Formats: sequence, C-alpha cells, structure tokens
Amino acid sequence: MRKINELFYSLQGEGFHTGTPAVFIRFSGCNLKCDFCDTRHESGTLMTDEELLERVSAFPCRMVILTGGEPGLWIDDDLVEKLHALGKYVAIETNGTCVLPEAIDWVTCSPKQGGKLNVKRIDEVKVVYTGAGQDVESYLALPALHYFLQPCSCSNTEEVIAYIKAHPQWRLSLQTHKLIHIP
Ligand SMILES: C[S@@+](CC[C@H](N)C(=O)[O-])C[C@H]1O[C@@H](n2cnc3c(N)ncnc32)[C@H](O)[C@@H]1O
Ligand SMILES: Nc1nc2[nH]cc(C(=O)O)c2c(=O)[nH]1
Ligand code: SF4
Ligand SMILES: [Mg+2]
Repeated sequence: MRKINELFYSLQGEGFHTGTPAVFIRFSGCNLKCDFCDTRHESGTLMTDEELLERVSAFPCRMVILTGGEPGLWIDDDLVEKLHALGKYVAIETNGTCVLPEAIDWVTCSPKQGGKLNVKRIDEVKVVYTGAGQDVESYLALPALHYFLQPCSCSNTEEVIAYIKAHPQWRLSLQTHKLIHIP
C-alpha cells in the first residue's frame, strides 16, 4: 500500500515539460519542512497498486508525475515497472534526498538547503528562488540537462528575472498553473 494525498489530471505547470498533460500522483508526507512549501500534503489514503493503476488508467495522457510531499519515500522499481507496462512516461518531482528507481524517465530535482542529495541522475534542476543571499550557484555544479529558477509562490518574479539576466546559465520556470488557475 502507498499513501496518496491526491491524484488529479492537469497540465505540468512548471519546468521543462510545462504545458504537457499529466496525471499527478501526490504522495503523503515529506522528510523536509521547507518554510515556503506551497502544498498541504500530510493527509492521505492508503491505496493498493491495483487501485492506483486503475485511477491512472482513467486518463488518456502518457505522462504521470510522481510528486508529494516527497514521492521518493513511497516509490520503488515495481511501481515504475507497472506504470511502464501501462505505456506511461514516468516523471518525478523530488527534493533529491532519496535513492530513486533507475527506470524513472524524467527526474526533476529541486534541491533544498540542508537536504543531502542522494539522487544518481537528474534531468532538470529546479530551484525555488527565495531571495537575494540564497546560494544557488552551487546547484549549477550538479550534472543535469537543464537548470531552472522558480519564483517563490509567484511573488518575486521580477527579482528572479533580474538574477537570471545577470546569471544566464539559468532559465525561468513559472508556476503557470497558478497563473491560469488550474490544479
Ligand atoms: C511541493 S514539491 C513536491 C516534490 C518534492 N518534495 C520537492 O520539493 O521537489 C513540488 C515542487 O514545488 C516546488 N515548490 C514548493 N513550494 C513552492 C513555492 N512556494 N513556490 C514555488 N515553488 C514551490 C518544489 O521546490 C518542487 O519543485
Ligand atoms: N499543474 C501543476 N503542475 C505541477 N508541477 C509540479 C507540481 C507539484 O506540486 O509537484 C505541480 C502542481 O501541483 N500542479
Ligand atoms: S521538500 Fe518539497 S514537499 Fe517537502 S516541504 Fe519542501 S517543498 Fe514541500
Ligand atoms: Mg504544486
């Protein structure tokens, strides 16, 4: 059984795959407590993989996004294999502190201050920019294909744009779902 906070169909709002239709599986609970966290993820229902796959199969898209809370606390090779058997493309939103199943198709790592990284492969780094003084340059040393900075709760977008213009290795990730009021 795995503890699920919510499961919904929407568009990936953030990062490289922005705009792509996806089923979001939000797992309950996290091993970090970021003061800026925008998600109430603690509550949840225990589900069998059978129930989970049935819920996922109800939607026509290929992409499934594992998120939370911290999905790394709940997932394993078996779940990824089962999603692949349904023909799904498996992406994850993770804080990077957990060792992940290697077969995941796309790893979005959003490293957090004080969270020791244990991920072996990263496709995109997506850092929440909380303000001047935050050390984000060190995250450019992580081996990844893309490096995004994301404003905190859409509140400091101008500041992030100015930072990126001065440090053009970064790209802007907006939480577009919040701007267009979809889940
Ligand atoms: C809620 S987290 C769940 C996945 C995982 N725990 C993590 O932090 O990557 C999903 C994404 O939202 C980002 N996020 C959380 N709170 C945010 C906020 N207030 N503004 C912008 N992004 C935020 C996280 O950094 C992460 O990239
Ligand atoms: N539309 C939409 N896109 C997202 N991308 C990552 C999200 C998350 O909470 O992990 C998220 C979310 O909550 N909604
Ligand atoms: S690691 Fe992710 S889910 Fe956990 S508290 Fe931080 S932003 Fe929220
Ligand atoms: Mg979210």
